Formats: sequence, structure tokens, C-alpha cells
Amino acid sequence: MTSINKKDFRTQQLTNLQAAMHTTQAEATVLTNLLFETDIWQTAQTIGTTISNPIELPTGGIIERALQDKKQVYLPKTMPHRQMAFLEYPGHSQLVKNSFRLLEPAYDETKMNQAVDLMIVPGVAFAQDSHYRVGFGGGYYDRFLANYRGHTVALVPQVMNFETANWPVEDFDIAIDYLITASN
Ligand SMILES: Nc1nc2c(c(=O)[nH]1)N(C=O)[C@@H](CNc1ccc(C(=O)N[C@@H](CCC(=O)O)C(=O)O)cc1)CN2
Ligand SMILES: Nc1ncnc2c1ncn2[C@@H]1O[C@H](COP(=O)(O)OP(=O)(O)OP(=O)(O)O)[C@@H](O)[C@H]1O
Repeated sequence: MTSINKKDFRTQQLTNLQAAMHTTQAEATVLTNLLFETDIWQTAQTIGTTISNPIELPTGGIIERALQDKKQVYLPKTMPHRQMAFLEYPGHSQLVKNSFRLLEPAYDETKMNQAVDLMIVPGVAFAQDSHYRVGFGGGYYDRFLANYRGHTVALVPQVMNFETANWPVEDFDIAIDYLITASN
């Protein structure tokens, strides 16, 4: 039984994420190193991730390591109708701030890849049993993942980690393949 709607749950989680910001930053190194040990990371040639904002799990170390390992990194640009285009990372100085104040690459059709080997999915809450997630609420990843056939992974700090989805799971929600937590 769920006692809270998704919107209220998300609002509550945003407050929790803010409060746990420093702990999350500290956990990032551990979680990121666990990611680097996985087969799906090691075999992936192309990686999709985001430029994190301060309350999210930091992605800087992931981008840095991917480039070192000669993997190609793709970042989302938000598009009309809540679609995302994944564009090759052009270097930090080339990123531009969108209307949501998120940094993203400029649109260039020749730099687009919607079928990366490994997609690192952001969120505000993840359920250990079902692998369902709650994101920032645009439905961007739910829409994108509906047509995506590669591997999905999420790095889950304690503040985002829930035993079960104590929020309503909807028909369009898509479960993540692998959740990385400090305890597994
Ligand atoms: N770092 C990072 N980049 C990311 C995501 C993410 O979660 N993290 N996204 C993950 O999806 C996409 C952008 N997600 C967004 C999710 C919601 C809204 C949005 O609609 N914001 C409204 C408030 C909600 C509403 O009105 O429905 C707003 O700011 O006015 C914008 C972008 C792509 N880039
Ligand atoms: N595959 C889809 N096709 C059309 N609309 C969708 C699809 N997936 C989600 N939506 C719509 O997107 C809206 C936001 O969904 P939800 O609240 O689950 O976002 P979220 O998963 O938290 O955010 P995000 O995926 O951007 O991180 C919902 O109103 C839903 O109707």
C-alpha cells in the first residue's frame, strides 16, 4: 500500500537530498569505484551519463574515467516533447546551460547516439526489490528507456536507497537493470 503521491514523495526527497548533500559527495567515490569493477562498465565502449547538479550523485569522476579508458561519453540535451538527445561530450567549456539550468552539449545531429552500451540513470529514489526509480519528474528517462535496449545502471547513495517503492509505481515506469549501493 502506498500512502503518498509521487509528486509529494519527490518534493520530500528533494529536501532529503539537499540535507544529505555532503554525505552523498563522500559516498560517490566508493560507488563510482564499484561501477568501474563491473563487467558492463569494462565492456562498454559508449556511456550515457549527465552533468550532475549539487544534490545529485556526482558524475565528474565517471566522465573522467570513461575518457581515460577511451570510452565515448554522451550527455542528454532536453528536446521538445520531453525527449532527450544524447550528444557526445564536447569538453566542459563547450557545454551550455539550458532553461532548467542544467549544463548540456549543443545540438549536433552528427554527434548523437541514442543507443549507448551503458546508460547511467539519475534519480532521487530507487527501490532495492523492484529496481523502480523516481526522477526529477519530467518523465524524460521513462520515455527514453521505453525505446532503449542497452544496459541501465544507477549509483544509489543511502539517501536515495529504499527497500521497496513506497511511492506509487505507474505503468510507464521502467526498472533499472543494476543498482549500485555501498552494501553490495
Ligand atoms: N543532471 C541531470 N541532468 C538531466 C536530468 C537529471 O535528472 N539530472 N534529467 C532527468 O530527467 C533530464 C532533465 N530533467 C528534467 C526534469 C524535469 C524538468 C522540469 O520539468 N522541471 C520543471 C518542474 C516540473 C514540472 O513543471 O513538471 C521546472 O523546472 O520548471 C526539467 C528537466 C536530462 N538532464
Ligand atoms: N513512455 C512515456 N510516454 C509518454 N509519457 C510518459 C512516458 N513515461 C512517462 N511519461 C509521463 O511523464 C510524466 C512524468 O513521469 P514521472 O513522474 O515518472 O517522472 P520521473 O521518472 O520522476 O522523471 P525523469 O524520468 O525525467 O527522471 C508523467 O506524467 C507521465 O505521464
